[in-house]
Amino acid sequence: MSVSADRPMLKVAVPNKGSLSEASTQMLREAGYRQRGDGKDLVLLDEANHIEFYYLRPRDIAVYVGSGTLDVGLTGRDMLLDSGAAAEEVMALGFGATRFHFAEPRGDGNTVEGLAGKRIATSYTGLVKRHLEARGIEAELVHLDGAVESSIRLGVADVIADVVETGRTLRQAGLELFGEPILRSEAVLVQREGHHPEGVDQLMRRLSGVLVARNFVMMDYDIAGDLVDRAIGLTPGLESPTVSPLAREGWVAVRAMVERKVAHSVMDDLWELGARGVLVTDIAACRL
Ligand SMILES: Nc1ncnc2c1ncn2[C@@H]1O[C@H](COP(=O)(O)OP(=O)(O)OP(=O)(O)O)[C@@H](O)[C@H]1O
Ligand SMILES: O=P(O)(O)OC[C@H]1O[C@H](OP(=O)(O)OP(=O)(O)O)[C@H](O)[C@@H]1O
Ligand SMILES: [Mg+2]
Repeated sequence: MSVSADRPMLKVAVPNKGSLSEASTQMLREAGYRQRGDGKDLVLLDEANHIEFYYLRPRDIAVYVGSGTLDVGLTGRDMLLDSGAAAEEVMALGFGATRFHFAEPRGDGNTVEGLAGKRIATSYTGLVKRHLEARGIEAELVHLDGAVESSIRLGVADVIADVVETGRTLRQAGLELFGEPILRSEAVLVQREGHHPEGVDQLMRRLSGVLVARNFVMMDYDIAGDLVDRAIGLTPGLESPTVSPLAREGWVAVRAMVERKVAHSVMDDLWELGARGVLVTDIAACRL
């Protein structure tokens, strides 16, 4: 029996719809957990891993976790901060990246200071309110559920504050950003403030393993012994590369983890240096 069976079942909130939903279940699957097969299921028990998944609206997840009903949850950093719930971010999950921005009709030339007295439409009233308060700006907030980009044309607001990913929706609505981003968001794991329930560390290790497997590759190559120090300079690995002797006199084999996005340029540099048999393989899973 698994050692985890000694602790209470971990209760985890997962987005049931929207932009973060599919990527969240995908990441949990890659971390070795069971996930619902039917998009209508509300709860899924993964008995083997001693964990229970609750599929909830992403906006509500920080509220459940903050109240202590559920142990941890996956949600957006912007939603966590907007909720004002007593929950805190414990880990960034590397997907669902967006910026949260003010926007206005193209050419209006607003500044954040110039927002005083303006009507600002948003679905993230808590976030915007705190941002304005911190700058001593008094404006009127108009809370809308979605499709905020239409609110200016329809006459209920002068400015909007909304999530921007590609910027396509803004452009289509004839709007442009102004000021610095209010927030840079991505999917995060949240826990109740100051409460780190048993079992969360294991979940975090598994999720970190997925991030590493996604962002790194394993690189193997052979190189003459007198060049190995320079080669290792190109592939320092996460801790230290493995260097093993080869049957070929004076040569060694090196194995190191390399960031996926630079793998090809590192292979070019290794080749130039004299390395041969340079191989790259995916990492399926890991614990570091
Ligand atoms: N292209 C995107 N559009 C909107 N939100 C995105 C996008 N990519 C990532 N996100 C993130 O997803 C979360 C918003 O999720 P979702 O779209 O489900 O919320 P919502 O718009 O309030 O819900 P719904 O549209 O279902 O009413 C935020 O954390 C946001 O930063
Ligand atoms: O910068 P983009 O790539 O265009 O993405 C951002 C847009 O997507 C989201 O809307 P969503 O589809 O969730 O609709 P909603 O406004 O009704 O929530 C968000 O509210 C923006 O409108
Ligand atoms: Mg939406």
